[in-house]
Amino acid sequence: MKVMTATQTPKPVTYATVTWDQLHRDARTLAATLMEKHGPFRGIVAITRGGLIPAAILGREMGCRLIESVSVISYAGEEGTQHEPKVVKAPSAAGDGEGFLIVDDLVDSGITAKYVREMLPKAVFACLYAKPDGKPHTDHYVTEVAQDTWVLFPWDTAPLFVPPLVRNEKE
Ligand SMILES: O=P(O)(O)OC[C@H]1O[C@H](OP(=O)(O)OP(=O)(O)O)[C@H](O)[C@@H]1O
Ligand SMILES: Nc1nc2[nH]cnc2c(=O)[nH]1
Ligand SMILES: [Mg+2]
Repeated sequence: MKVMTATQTPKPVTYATVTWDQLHRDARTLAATLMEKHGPFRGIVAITRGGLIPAAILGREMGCRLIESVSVISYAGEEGTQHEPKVVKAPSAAGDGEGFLIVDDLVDSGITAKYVREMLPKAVFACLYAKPDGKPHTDHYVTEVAQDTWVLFPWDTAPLFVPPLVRNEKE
């Protein structure tokens, strides 16, 4: 018999599309807040893969060139199907997190953030978007998103041809 180990979380009912421009603006806003509140960081730990591009933008804005990564797999297959997190690459260069900033694109349930924070207890955690369940697990975020909304990042989408309204009316 096949055993289901995944936790079925309720499927999001709406989508929020984030463009490259918006993501870049939000990352710069986050960088300004982090510079004001924390001063320089020794390094950044990007949670792959979603945290990689935000980490690159933050590193550029904050003049930080030491970028470490941690790879945690907690979602698989369909949207909303979550498994026990599995570390496939540890953030060895970051020690206990002292002087480091952990960066992700978003916190949803907060499971990934909680897991990584336990690995790097002295680090500051920041992300661009936060859903209510994930908010307690991040020190900083830019925009709150409803729990039932699925965020579509620029790397999740592509521009498509949309037929003009008049063509639909004729049919
Ligand atoms: O708060 P949580 O419920 O744990 O969800 C948030 C995590 O989920 C997404 O990553 P995902 O595991 O889909 O992998 P990816 O970054 O490689 O796309 C996102 O980039 C966060 O890392
Ligand atoms: N792209 C994307 N990945 C996620 N992982 C957990 N929540 C989300 C979300 O809203 N959007
Ligand atoms: Mg991720």
